[in-house]
Amino acid sequence: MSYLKIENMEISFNTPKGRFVAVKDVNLDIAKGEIVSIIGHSGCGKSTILNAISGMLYPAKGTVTLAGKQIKGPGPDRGIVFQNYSLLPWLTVYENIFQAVDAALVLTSKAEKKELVEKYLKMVNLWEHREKFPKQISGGMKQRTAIARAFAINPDVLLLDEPFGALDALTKGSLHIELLKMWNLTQRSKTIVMVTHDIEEAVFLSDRIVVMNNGPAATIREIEEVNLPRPRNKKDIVNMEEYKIIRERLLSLLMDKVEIDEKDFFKEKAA
Ligand SMILES: Nc1ncnc2c1ncn2[C@@H]1O[C@H](COP(=O)(O)OP(=O)(O)OP(=O)(O)O)[C@@H](O)[C@H]1O
Repeated sequence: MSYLKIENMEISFNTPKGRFVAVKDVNLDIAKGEIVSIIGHSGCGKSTILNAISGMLYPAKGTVTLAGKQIKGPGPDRGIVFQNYSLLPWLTVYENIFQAVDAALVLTSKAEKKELVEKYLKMVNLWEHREKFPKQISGGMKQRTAIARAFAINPDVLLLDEPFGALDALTKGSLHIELLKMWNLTQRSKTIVMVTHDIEEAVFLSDRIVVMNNGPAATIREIEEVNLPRPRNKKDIVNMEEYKIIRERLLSLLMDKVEIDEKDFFKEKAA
């Protein structure tokens, strides 16, 4: 354990109404090579935690350390993939990946960089589409490009902020498989932290799932271990008892809020 460690972290923002504490008392210990999802209601601070790991946000209290070193800003040891693809529109699919590899891997030769780009483009089935610009490809293909780019620069930690959120279920399913394939090819050495709203996605991909409670001053409510065997096959795992138990548990943790809203609704109606 203790590869990526968040200790007593608090993050707050200055707002016109004063200081707003988004997350508080966050403690999380992630092992190297682990896949951890963060799940919770909208606005509970999932992206805030991810941004603190990426180094784009700095905690007001507490620390985030990676391999024993405190994170003080962004670095090439951490790659991030957002929901909105973040591809450069004036570059082709190939160039989007090459440019990132070129900037990140300064000591690698040009021929090796080209090899890397080719390898990852083929892995996500985009080699045939390498000359296209982002506006000429589908959402799923854009996200494939973004994920291939993140892996190609070979970061130790991959941060995924709702990477599949905008995709249809079938495209999402194939991207899950591609993500796990790339993770397997690195001998499962890459640590992946993913923010998602999708319970099934979290269970299928993760070793552990961090459930947040609601903000302000949100914190970790519970951490679920996912003891499903790998490699995972969606068709098989949905029938496993362990899968059903975790899914039910997550549903009940996340649906509390809806039940309270319902009670309020009936109370208001009766009054
Ligand atoms: N720069 C900022 N200034 C002020 N408040 C912020 C800022 N960034 C985030 N917040 C607030 O912090 C809280 C947590 O935001 P965050 O984006 O981390 O939530 P989230 O769980 O990722 O939400 P979602 O699931 O909707 O993407 C929210 O109440 C949000 O409004």
